[in-house]
Order: sequence, then C-alpha cells, then structure tokens
Amino acid sequence: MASLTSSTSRHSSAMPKVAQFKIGLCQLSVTPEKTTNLSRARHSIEIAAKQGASLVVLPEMWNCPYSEDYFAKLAEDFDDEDGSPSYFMLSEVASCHGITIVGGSMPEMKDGRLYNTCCVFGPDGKLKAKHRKLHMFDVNMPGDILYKESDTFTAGDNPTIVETDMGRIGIGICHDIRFPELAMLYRTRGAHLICYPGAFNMSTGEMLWELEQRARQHVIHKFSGQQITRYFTLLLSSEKLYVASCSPSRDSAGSYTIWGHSTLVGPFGEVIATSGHEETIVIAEIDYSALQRRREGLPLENQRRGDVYQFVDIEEQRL
Ligand SMILES: NC(=O)CC(=O)C(=O)O
Repeated sequence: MASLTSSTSRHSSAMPKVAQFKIGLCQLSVTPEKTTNLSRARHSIEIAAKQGASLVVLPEMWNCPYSEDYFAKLAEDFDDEDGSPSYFMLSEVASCHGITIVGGSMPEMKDGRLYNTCCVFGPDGKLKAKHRKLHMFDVNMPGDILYKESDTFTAGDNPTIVETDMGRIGIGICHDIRFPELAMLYRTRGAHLICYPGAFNMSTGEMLWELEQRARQHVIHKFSGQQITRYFTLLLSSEKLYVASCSPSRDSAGSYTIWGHSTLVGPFGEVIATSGHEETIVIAEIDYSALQRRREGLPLENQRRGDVYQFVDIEEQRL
C-alpha cells in the first residue's frame, strides 16, 4: 500500500526539462458541423502557438456538440486513418508547430462502444497518451438538470499520466475533477500539472467558479458535499500542482448550455488566468520553480500522518 507521503512513491517528482513555458487554453465555439469545428480548432491552436504556447489544451468535446444527438454521429475510430480527421488534424498541427497538445476530448467509437476520449500529442505529432473519461456524468438535480452520460458512453479504466517536455501531466475529463482521489493519485505519481478539458453547465459551472474564489479564503462551512470534493481538488492544486481547465465557449442555443471560464490555477491556489464564456484563447505562464518553493516552504510530504490515514495507489499495490 502506498502511503500519502510521496517519498514512499516509486515515482520521482523531479523538475522537467522545460520548467517555464506558456500554456494556451483554446476556448472554442462548437457547432454541429465537424469540418467547421476542425478548422476553428486548428486556427485557434495556430494562434496559441504563434503567441508562444508550447502546450495547448482543447475543451471537452471540441469537435462535437455536447449532446446525445451528435456523439455517435460524429464519433471517430482513431485507428482508422480515413475515418478520423480530428485525430489526424491534431497530430499534424502538433508536429507542424512543434508543440504538445492535450487534445480536449472527442467521441471515440471502438468495437461498437463510445468513449469520451482525450488524446495527447507530442511535438513530433505522435500520440503520447489516450485518456478515456473515467467518471460518467450521471446527474439528477430535480428542476435543474437530468443527464445520464453512462447511457451513451462507456467509462475508461485507467488513470493517465503522461511524460512530456512540459512536465508530467495528469489527465482528467470534466466530471473526473470531482474525484480528489484521482488528483491525489497523479500527485503521488509526481505530476506537475493536471489538465481537465471540461464542459461544465450553467449550474455546476457557477458552483465551481464561485468555489475557486471562496476556496482561497478557506470558507468551507457553507459548502454542499459536492462542493467539498471540488474544494479538496482545489486544495490539492494549491498544495502541489498547476491545474488547467479548458471548456467550449457558451452556445445559448444549444440544449446543454456551457459555462466556459477556462482557467489556469497555480500551486498557491491562485487563479493565474481565466476567461469569460466567449470564444477566446487564454495564454498564461507556467513556472514550475513555484512548485519547488511551495513544496519547500510548506513540506506537507513530511508532515502527513501515514500512521493515521493511508492512500492506496492500486497500481503500486499490484506490484
Ligand atoms: N461534462 C461533464 O462531465 C459535466 C460536469 O461535470 C459538470 O459539472 O457540468
């Protein structure tokens, strides 16, 4: 069993090759026309690269509206060269500009099943990792929102942590953010950054946005259970990690109204850069030396009480 202290972890948290760089969060407008989505995404990635971003993050479902009417229709099998224009566009634009792309998410069709999948491409255009959304967004808030993502998608089975020139990056998709255990797992495995492509809706989005501000003041007594899990995720980010989220822009005409507000949070829990709900690109600086300062100044690794509580990393347990 792995304890919460990362000193017992087999994963090092050494600083990456590039410790200071720009990240671009492409908050994209998404339409039912895949070709339009592809050219918008490509254009936005190219602008981010021209503005100096060496890591670009796209939203959850950037090539397809977040709607049951489109998921299967616009899904791609990434192994099919002719049937996967989105996948190959990302690979091509990554190598063209020599950048790393955390490719938001796309509906993936494989062996008759649909997955909500994020592909990460390196600067050579090669696929570095594929994350299938782990937690299905099944929600029933009477009078507000009723949705069952698990009716359409199959959940993935693996956490995804990917070694890049721009650090060790953990991937989660939207609802995955609500599970602090996943962020904790990434942290114990030495992640510097967690990227969450997401498509929050108007009610849950508002909760998160308010929470980001309130969490910094450590006001927890009014939070609901759901908000507390987000609060803990934010606490994790403020302890150890950079956290980047990237959303589609809001389309009020769509059946699922998106919150927007793509954001980069730093290791002090501070919002480094954010956006409104319109189509835009957030360009922000990541400096991993801030992680080191934070770790040295507040050495939680050495202070955790493994004799009182333990965090189990299932993979380490298997070894
Ligand atoms: N797409 C989602 O997973 C939506 C979600 O988590 C939300 O809060 O909204």
